Amino acid sequence: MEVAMAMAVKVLLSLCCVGACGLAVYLYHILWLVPQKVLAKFEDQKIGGPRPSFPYGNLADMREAAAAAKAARASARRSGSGGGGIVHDYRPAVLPYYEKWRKEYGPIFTYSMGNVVFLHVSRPDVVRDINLCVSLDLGKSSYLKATHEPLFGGGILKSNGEAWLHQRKIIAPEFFLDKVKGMVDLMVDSAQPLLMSWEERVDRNGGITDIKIDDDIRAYSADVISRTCFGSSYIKGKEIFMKIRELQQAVSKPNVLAEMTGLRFFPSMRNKQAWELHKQVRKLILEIVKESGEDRNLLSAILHSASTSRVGIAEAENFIVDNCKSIYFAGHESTAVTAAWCLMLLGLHPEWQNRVREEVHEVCRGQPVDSRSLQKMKNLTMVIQETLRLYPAGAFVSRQALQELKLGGVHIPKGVNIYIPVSTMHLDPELWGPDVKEFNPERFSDVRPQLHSYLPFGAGARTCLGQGFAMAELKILISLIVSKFVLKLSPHYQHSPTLKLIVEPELGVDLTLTKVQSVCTKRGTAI
Ligand code: HEM
Repeated sequence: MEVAMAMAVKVLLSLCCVGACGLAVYLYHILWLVPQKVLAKFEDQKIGGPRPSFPYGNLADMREAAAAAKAARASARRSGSGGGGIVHDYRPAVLPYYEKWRKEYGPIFTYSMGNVVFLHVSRPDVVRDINLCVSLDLGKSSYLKATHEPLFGGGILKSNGEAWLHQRKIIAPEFFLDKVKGMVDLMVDSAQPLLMSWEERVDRNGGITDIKIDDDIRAYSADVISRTCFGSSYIKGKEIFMKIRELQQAVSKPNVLAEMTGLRFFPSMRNKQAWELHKQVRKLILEIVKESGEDRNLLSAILHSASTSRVGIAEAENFIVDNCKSIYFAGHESTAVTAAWCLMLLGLHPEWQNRVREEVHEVCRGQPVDSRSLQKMKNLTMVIQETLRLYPAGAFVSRQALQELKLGGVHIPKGVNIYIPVSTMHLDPELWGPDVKEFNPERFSDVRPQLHSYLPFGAGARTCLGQGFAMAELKILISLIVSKFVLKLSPHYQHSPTLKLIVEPELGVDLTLTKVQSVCTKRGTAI
């Protein structure tokens, strides 16, 4: 009996050993050999990059460079560099490793995070081909998909192939120009609480006040997107917005374990927080769905599509919830952050602020802003375009080769993630001229930038479908603000671009406000 037991234990141990060895070989294969094979294919094409190490690739180098950049920023803040020393190039602060590697390896190089291989591309011919490619074989990058799952699920922002095409066809018409024109009054209404509260603060403080503008601007863009998405249920929509912002914070750091292994259900503190928020947001959205009546809004278009597709209830609910969350995130965050950067730049450049104020005055002549007057605001359009060039909210246009592809003469193996650093294209002196790091909206006055040099709204088939909506929303807010207030950058302002899914001012934007007393136009001075 004892002998049999001992034999059984031996067999079991041997099986465990074989299993453990098999697992080790398998892990070594997927974590090291597979990415090495992909990197070798690029090396054959003379495309190199920093040497990865096992098992995290170049992650350690990236963390080290990011920590050094953070320390340098903190020390600059302690020495009080303030508003005067602003350099309009967020790359050294936000993406220091890419800058280092670009200098070493040129405009196209490889690197890896864990077993995920990336191709970093700022070579114009390759970027142009990515822009022109409409094939479903070029999809959205799946890197961070596991980390961001609670925020985006299978919604339009992250999906690929036929599923993405279906969603794009449903959502895109809701943002066509005629629809956007019909939303102008709604956007003007949404700006009123901000304008009234700022006026009240200026009056209360004897005609001049300092304001950290970020929360008020976020509230404006949340109000706009809530009304657009949810019509009369927009108050509940705002509650969703608060939770989505919390969710964004909860998933803003990559979950490396989940990305490398697919183990996204590990109950870590952060995961548990994200799941709980996801559950709450889902409940709120489905409550609105139940309450929604005859309203015509984005939600009703999504609902209609879900109810006419031949899918089960759970799948239809996921479709609704994931797309509401995606539009909510896409629609309010980048617009609010762009408005904050734009007002910072106008505070820094009083000559452009005056030009915009005069233009608004001339175009509107005391009448409320409408879609026709918005179209006539050329200086304001140029200022926003220049803001988006210097401070593009999306740091990358990210893609993945879902099949082997050839772009700009480069063979890209299946599975490789392609990242285009947007600000590197926007700050290329060869494409934009020697004053590339200066705020000069005039550069947009006559020439249209080339396809590959200007990417604030992304590229090609996946380009932002809310860009007309965003431009209208930005123009309305900024024209209303500058027509009422004179803005100056506050002495408290600290330049602090940081990457939290999008590039935002970490310490906010502080402005000093006074009321506009008079406006000098070509026709004379007016109040
Ligand atoms: C200044 C404001 C905005 C900026 C800078 C911006 C930027 C972007 C960028 C960079 C992308 C990715 C494009 C790509 O991968 O090629 C994107 C996608 C998207 N944006 Fe925007 N966006 C803004 C406002 C909005 C608004 C207001 C909405 C809707 C209300 C919106 C809806 C979307 C959607 C649905 C997508 C996904 C498109 C797809 O994958 O098919 N965006 N946006």
